[in-house]
Amino acid sequence: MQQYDVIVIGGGPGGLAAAYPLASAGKKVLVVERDLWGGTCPNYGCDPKKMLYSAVQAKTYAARMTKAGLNGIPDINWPKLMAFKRAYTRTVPSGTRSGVTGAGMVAVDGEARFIDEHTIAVGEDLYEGQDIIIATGVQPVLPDIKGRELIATSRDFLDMDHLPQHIAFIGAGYVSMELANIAAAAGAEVDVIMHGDRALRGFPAAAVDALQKAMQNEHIHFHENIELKRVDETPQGTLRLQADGFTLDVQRVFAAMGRRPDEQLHLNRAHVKTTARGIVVNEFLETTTPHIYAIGDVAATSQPKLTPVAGFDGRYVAEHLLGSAAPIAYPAIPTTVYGSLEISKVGVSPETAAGDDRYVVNSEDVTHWYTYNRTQETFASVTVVEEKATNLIVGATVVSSSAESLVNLLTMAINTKTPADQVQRMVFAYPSEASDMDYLL
Ligand SMILES: Cc1cc2nc3c(=O)[nH]c(=O)nc-3n(C[C@H](O)[C@H](O)[C@H](O)COP(=O)(O)OP(=O)(O)OC[C@H]3O[C@@H](n4cnc5c(N)ncnc54)[C@H](O)[C@@H]3O)c2cc1C
Ligand SMILES: NC(=O)c1ccc[n+]([C@@H]2O[C@H](COP(=O)([O-])OP(=O)(O)OC[C@H]3O[C@@H](n4cnc5c(N)ncnc54)[C@H](O)[C@@H]3O)[C@@H](O)[C@H]2O)c1
Repeated sequence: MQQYDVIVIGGGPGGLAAAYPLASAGKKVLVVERDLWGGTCPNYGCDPKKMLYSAVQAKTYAARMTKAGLNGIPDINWPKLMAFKRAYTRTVPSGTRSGVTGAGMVAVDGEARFIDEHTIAVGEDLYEGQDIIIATGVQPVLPDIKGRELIATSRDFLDMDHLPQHIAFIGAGYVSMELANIAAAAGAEVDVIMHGDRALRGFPAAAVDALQKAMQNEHIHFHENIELKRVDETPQGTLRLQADGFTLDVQRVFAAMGRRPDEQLHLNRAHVKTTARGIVVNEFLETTTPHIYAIGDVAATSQPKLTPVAGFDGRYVAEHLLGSAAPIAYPAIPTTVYGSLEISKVGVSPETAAGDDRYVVNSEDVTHWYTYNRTQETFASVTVVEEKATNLIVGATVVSSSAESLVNLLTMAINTKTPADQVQRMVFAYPSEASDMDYLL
C-alpha cells in the first residue's frame, strides 16, 4: 500500500488550494480526481458560464447604446460562442493535472472511497494517508418525479452544441437566473418554474424585484407556486412539463434546484458524519474524525458555496496541517448573480440592518447618475450599511450591469476596516463607479 502525508480527494478549487502549499512545504501529497481536473468552477461552472456571459454583456450594452448612436443590436451565434468557451475549457483538465504532477504531487484518476479512517481505495489500489482532505464538491439535485431522466443540468447547458428554441429551468436561484439570462439573450424562449413565489432567496427583495423585472422585459416568463409532477416526451419530440393546472411544452428542461453532496465515498467506514447540507466540520474544518478534513462545497459550513470560499478553506487547512492552531475566521465574502442586471452583495444586508440602531443604511437609486446614464443603464442602485459607532462600512448591495466591481472595492474597505470617511478622502479615477463613492457613504 502506498503511504502519503496527505491525501486530497477532489481536484477542484478547494482540493488544489490545500494541496499546493502542502506540497511546497515538503509534504508527500496524493490528489485523486474522478472526473475533470480543476473541478466544477473552471470546467462546468463559474468560468464557462462567464465566457458565455461575456457575449451577453456585450449584446445588452450595445442594445442600450442604440439610443446613443450605435446602429443595430448584434446577434449571438451560439455554436461560435460555444467554440469560444470550449477553446478555454478544453485545456483545463490536462493543464491542471500537469500542474499537480509538476509540483511534485501524485495525481490519481478515479473515484476514491474510504476503506477505514486512514485508507482509501481507488479501483483496486489502496492508499494510506496520515491526514485526508475531502474536497469532493456537490452535485445538482434532480426532482424525484416521473420523467426525471429527461431533465438536464447546468453542466449540459454549458456545453450545448445548439441552443434549443424553448427552454425551461426548474428553480429560481443562482443557476437558473444566470443561465436563463444567457439563453434569452442568445435567442431562446425561456420559462422559469418556481415552487415558491420568491427568486434568489437570501438576496434583498428590492434587488431581486429589479432583476426579475429586467428579465421579464427580456421575455423570460416566471411561473410561481408550481410543484412539477411529471415530464413526458411528446410525439413531436418536445418535453411536456406538468403540474396541477399547469402544462408547458419545451425543447429542453434544466434542473437548477440546488446542489448536494453525493454518497459515493463510504464515509461511514471512516466515521465521518454528514447532514443533508454536507459533511459536519468544526472550526478547524475537521470532520468527526480528527485527522480527516472537509472543505469547499462539500463542508456543511454556514458560508456561501463559492469558488473563493473553497480556496480559502483549502489554504486554511494547509496552514492548519503545517502547524497553525487558529480556528478558521472568514472575511466578509462578496457574491454576485450575473444576470441581465448583476446583483452583488457583501456583509450585513440592508434587511438585517433596517431597524437595528447600530447601523445606518444609505440607499440610493443611482440609475440617473452620470456613471450609469453614460451607459444607459435601465436600473442601478447602491446600498451601503455602516456601523454608527465606528463609521465602518459593514455591508453593501449593488444592482447594476457591472455591480461586481463596486462591491469588490467595498469588500476591501470592509475587510481592511477602512472607515467610510477615510474611503471618501481617497482619490479614485474619475469619472467612475469608485469616484461615486464620495456621494454614497
Ligand atoms: C453553473 C455554476 C456556476 C457557478 N458560478 C459560480 C461563480 O460565478 N462564482 C463562484 O464563486 N462560484 C460559482 N459556482 C460554484 C463553484 O463552482 C463551486 O463553489 C466550486 O467549484 C467549489 O469547489 P470545490 O473544490 O469545493 O468543489 P468542485 O469544484 O465541485 O470540485 C470537486 C471535485 O471532486 C471530484 N470528486 C468528487 N467525488 C470524488 C471522489 N469520490 N473521488 C475523486 N474525486 C471526486 C469532482 O469530480 C470534482 O472535480 C458555480 C457553480 C455552478 C454549478
Ligand atoms: N454567481 C455565483 O456565484 C453562482 C452561480 C451559480 C451557482 N452558484 C453556486 O451553486 C449553487 C447552486 O445553484 P442553484 O441555483 O442550483 O441553487 P440555489 O440554492 O441558488 O437555488 C435553488 C432554487 O431551486 C428552488 N427549488 C428547490 N427545490 C425545488 C423544487 N422541488 N422545485 C422547484 N424549485 C425548487 C429554490 O427555491 C431556489 O430557487 C449556489 O447556491 C451557489 O453556491 C454560484
